[in-house]
Amino acid sequence: MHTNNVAILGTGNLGKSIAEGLLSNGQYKPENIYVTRRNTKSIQHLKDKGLQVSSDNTFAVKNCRYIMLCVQPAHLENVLKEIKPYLDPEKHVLLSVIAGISIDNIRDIVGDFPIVRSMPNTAIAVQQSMTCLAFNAKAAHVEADVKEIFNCLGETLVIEEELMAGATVLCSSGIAFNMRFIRAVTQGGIQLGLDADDAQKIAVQVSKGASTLLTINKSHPEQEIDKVTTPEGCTITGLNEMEHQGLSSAVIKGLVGSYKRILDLKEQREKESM
Ligand SMILES: NC(=O)C1=CN([C@@H]2O[C@H](COP(=O)(O)OP(=O)(O)OC[C@H]3O[C@@H](n4cnc5c(N)ncnc54)[C@H](OP(=O)(O)O)[C@@H]3O)[C@@H](O)[C@H]2O)C=CC1
Ligand SMILES: O=C(O)[C@@H]1CCC=N1
Repeated sequence: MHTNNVAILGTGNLGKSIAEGLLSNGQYKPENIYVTRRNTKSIQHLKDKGLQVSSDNTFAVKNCRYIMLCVQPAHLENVLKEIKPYLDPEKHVLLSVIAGISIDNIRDIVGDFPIVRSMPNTAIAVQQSMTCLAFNAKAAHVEADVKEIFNCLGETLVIEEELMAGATVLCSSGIAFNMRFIRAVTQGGIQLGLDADDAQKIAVQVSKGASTLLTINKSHPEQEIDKVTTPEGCTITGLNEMEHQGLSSAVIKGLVGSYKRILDLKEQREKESM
């Protein structure tokens, strides 16, 4: 076995994004990435690129060190039970991206094992993920190696596991929230007379510019806003109107709603398994 081979068990939306990210940044050769799902037809393009494509999770586990669990929560138990006989805590590291499933939930099925919870987003496909990571004690020795994998795919932040639900909302759902803001700006731009492609091009580049200003200047958003808002000008007029309509409040309420949904789903799953 290549010491660092990666298995992606459940190559759907996120799993595919991770595979594409690992492949295109060159840190992995295609043959060192094992991807699985039951119906492999829709990941045929990954086979064409040289990845090891299979519907056999145990084959992937036998050949890899890092086992990424990328299935929906409802499928996790079956997958873990299937691969358990082939798992060796001296050889393997389990990395779960599954929202609302704790390290303890996984340990309850596989026993004491190096387990990492990782919360990336679909921008991992283009090496621009924000990935939050939490390690159990058994995985402490792989922290540097795991961070290195994800650092090549964007930014990483190690957090306490109890913050993972909040991090899921900000990191992972956050891509969708940002997309909707960009879409809304595009729609507004069309109403102001720009054609759809031009409006989207402007909206995307402005978002990138705003993020880059905060990253490079290490500034607070309000400092950057003050540089744009000419007294009595159009920016403050638009900004205040957005706030009168509840922009910040809507975003915060959306984040809290999303967070509560993670906790509700977790509670529901726990009740069902009792
Ligand atoms: N999408 C996102 O942006 C993010 C998702 N997550 C988490 O990632 C996980 C996956 O999400 P997402 O990619 O959106 O979901 P998808 O449904 O797109 O992907 C899950 C995949 O798992 C496969 N699968 C199901 N059962 C098995 C099995 N027994 N063996 C192997 N593969 C199996 C399914 O394919 P098939 O039916 O062919 O087997 C499916 O393609 C979820 O737990 C979610 O919480 C976390 C952060 C972000
Ligand atoms: O919406 C969801 O439940 C999953 C987890 C985070 C992103 N997608």
